[in-house]
Amino acid sequence: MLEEDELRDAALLVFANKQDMVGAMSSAEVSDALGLGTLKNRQWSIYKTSAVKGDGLTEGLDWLVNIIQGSKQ
Ligand SMILES: Nc1nc2c(ncn2[C@@H]2O[C@H](COP(=O)(O)OP(=O)(O)OP(=O)(O)O)[C@@H](O)[C@H]2O)c(=O)[nH]1
Repeated sequence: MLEEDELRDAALLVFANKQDMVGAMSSAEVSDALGLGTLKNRQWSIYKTSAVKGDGLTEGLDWLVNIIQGSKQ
């Protein structure tokens, strides 16, 4: 999907969700599973989140807002 022309310059924010659950994957495990280390010319980041507790969501969205604002300058 990231190969689509319209997404060529898109930043990628990954929420590694359900971190409140035992056995949740680490950021490194998620990155490996998605092959993020192989991405070239793309800004990406992983945030560990718990949607039910609200943890990490704001931080991740703040990262994305900063990226978008930076790309408009
Ligand atoms: N413990 C926990 N449960 C969550 C979290 N986020 C979502 N869930 C629960 O996971 C279930 C599936 O949520 P959906 O929003 O339907 O997500 P989905 O992508 O369709 O399904 P999943 O792949 O299971 O996440 C629901 O019961 C949610 O309440 C979380 O951060 N922690």
